[in-house]
Amino acid sequence: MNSKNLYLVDVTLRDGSHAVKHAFTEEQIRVVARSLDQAGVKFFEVSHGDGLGGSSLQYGLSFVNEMKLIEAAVDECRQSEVSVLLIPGIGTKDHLDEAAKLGAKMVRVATHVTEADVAQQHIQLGRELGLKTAGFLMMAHMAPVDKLVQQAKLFESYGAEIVYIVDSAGTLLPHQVKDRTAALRQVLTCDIGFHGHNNLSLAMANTIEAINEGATYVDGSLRCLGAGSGNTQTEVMVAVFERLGFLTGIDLYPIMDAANGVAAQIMQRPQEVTGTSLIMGYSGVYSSFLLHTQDAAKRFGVDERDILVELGKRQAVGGQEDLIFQVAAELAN
Ligand SMILES: CC[C@H](O)CC(=O)C(=O)O
Ligand SMILES: [Mn+2]
Repeated sequence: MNSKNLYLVDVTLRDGSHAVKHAFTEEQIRVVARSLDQAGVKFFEVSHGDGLGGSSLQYGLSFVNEMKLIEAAVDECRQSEVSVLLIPGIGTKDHLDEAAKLGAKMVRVATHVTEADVAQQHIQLGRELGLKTAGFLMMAHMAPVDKLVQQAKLFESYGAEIVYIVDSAGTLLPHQVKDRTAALRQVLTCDIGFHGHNNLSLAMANTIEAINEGATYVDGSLRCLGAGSGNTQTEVMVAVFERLGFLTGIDLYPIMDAANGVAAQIMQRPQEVTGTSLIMGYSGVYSSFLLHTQDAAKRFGVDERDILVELGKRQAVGGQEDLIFQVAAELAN
């Protein structure tokens, strides 16, 4: 068996923010952070679900200011390092500066898959601040492989040390992840990452495809606490990776305890493939639209699935949360 060193970045305290409508408390952040640190997770992410500066009427107001949450998470770390997500236009360079001052050590600068060029100054700032700096290509299914490659090269040219393929809609099939990762591996010298969502129950299979084609950074969340059906399940990844001979430095029983004893307590509902999240994967809709869609369906008395199918047809992208309500209103009429 070939052993391979992998970095598992846990996103429970950032992607999971979508699943709890951005209502994390400081105490919740502290207990989860402590348990991730004790289990040996090298990096975990903390910020509003939509990244730094995401707290707004459009995306959902945070219950507690994310800078306070980042500070609390850093305070709990003995061996782990805190990452933050930054979507240019939602978050600013000032937000990143502040997060770095509070002790964040990694930034993932996220753009729509065709828009890496808006991130140059943010990637450069990440490097200047001495942060581990990554480019995060969201909604990766919406670009053909050659376009994805071109955008990944842009990120690398700006100084990104990792480029992520992000399956925001949980819609990519294993052969598509394989082709995309292999294409990036051929042209990039930096590391490659994969971030999956489980809307079609494929997050684990897709993650393994990505690793087999050369990805070394993979994302997960405890008990799948993330947008839509959630992410690849962190504690399950640790178990599967051990059996595959991939090394993460994370201990199995402590990470299982973090999931079942700690994260499970802060979940508002089970993370499953429901009718709604399945349609997100099927239609290629942003996982973070889940709760907004449920609210819109209730308000306008229409089927959540119809809204999602229509959003998929219109190729809605992150930042277009208002379109969810517009579509629901049109369907109601
Ligand atoms: C809205 C930002 C988004 O949650 C980032 C991410 O994790 C993804 O695109 O999957
Ligand atoms: Mn995500």
